[in-house]
Amino acid sequence: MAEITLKSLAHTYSAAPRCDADYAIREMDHVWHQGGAYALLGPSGCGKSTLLNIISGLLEPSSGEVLFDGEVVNALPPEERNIAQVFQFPVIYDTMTVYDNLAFPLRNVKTPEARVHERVMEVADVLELTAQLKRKAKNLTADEKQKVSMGRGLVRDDVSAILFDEPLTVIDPQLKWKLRRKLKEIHQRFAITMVYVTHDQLEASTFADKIAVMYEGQVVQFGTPRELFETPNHTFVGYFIGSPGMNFLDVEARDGSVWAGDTRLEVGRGVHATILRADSSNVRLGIRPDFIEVHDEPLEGSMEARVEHAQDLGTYSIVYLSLGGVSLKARIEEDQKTPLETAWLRFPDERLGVYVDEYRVEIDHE
Ligand SMILES: Nc1ncnc2c1ncn2[C@@H]1O[C@H](COP(=O)(O)OP(=O)(O)OP(=O)(O)O)[C@@H](O)[C@H]1O
Repeated sequence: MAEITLKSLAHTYSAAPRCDADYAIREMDHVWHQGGAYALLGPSGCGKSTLLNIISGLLEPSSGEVLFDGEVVNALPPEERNIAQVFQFPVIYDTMTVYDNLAFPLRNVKTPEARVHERVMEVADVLELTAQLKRKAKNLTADEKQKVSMGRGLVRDDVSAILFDEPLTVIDPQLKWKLRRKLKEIHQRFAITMVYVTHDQLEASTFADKIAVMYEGQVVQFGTPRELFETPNHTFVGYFIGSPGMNFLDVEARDGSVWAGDTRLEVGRGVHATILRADSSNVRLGIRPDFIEVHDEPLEGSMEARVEHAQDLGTYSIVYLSLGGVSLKARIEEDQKTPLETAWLRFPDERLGVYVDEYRVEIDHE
């Protein structure tokens, strides 16, 4: 078991890096605490696999340190790090039985056979592989093979951490959900640090207590699924989490008001003051579609918008709006009336975020 600390870590695949964009991992610090269930979430190419491979020792970082329980492990090869890694595609021995595949990591470290049996049976039970134990791995379905691969990661109880690199990619969608629940159950039962890489927000939030969102080689936010949803620290987190993502409006403060282009916005004094003091031309106002108030009549502090169209998604609708030419999306629950042509919008102050150079800033509450 271990706490994994990444200190001033950076990695580039380029022999002569010239700028930030040449780094797969831009300099970062991060701590994965012992026993946590974490997800590493981000789009393709943001550096997730690179980071996992650095932790497991498959890749040596260009600079910085990896520490397990405070000890620098940069020089330790993967086999001495006690890390189990489960990859996107199953890594199993086709000619061996399922039992021998699961037993392999234990026999490799000379575990007594009675203990091997105990652990194999326990892991097979959790993964519902007991009926397949005597079968040769090559005769299994893709799903079953990946379950064996996961079982090989879980079977040792002395590992510092288990790293999952998009382990459910090859799994049938119906089974995916079930396996994610299983992993969660396993995490609770064995209390091992788990880092689960995915580009799917649903997968991340059903598995993890805390999610690290990666973007362009950096962890831009590390928080609970709720924190990422309610207070995204970075515009990318706003876009990436939630469906649809957060609305962002380019804004400026002039003539005593806040404007998005030529549209005057109704916002509170704190938001206005925050935008006024922002020392940048890149200032955005963020609000989730879920938090925009949509009314079918004018109310105090509301802004008139045109309804472009609405998408009925069963229990709710997404309404596409134009607020003086600025496009917005709002979510309307099924028990609420969807305005047909004109809507009056309100942005509740406590739901607004001000983003300067893509990062959220504190709102001045005078
Ligand atoms: N062996 C390599 N040599 C050169 N560049 C690489 C290598 N592996 C990854 N990269 C580059 O490093 C960046 C990060 O890649 P990485 O595979 O870590 O991202 P990822 O988030 O895991 O993506 P995916 O979800 O597609 O696996 C990308 O720009 C990728 O092209």
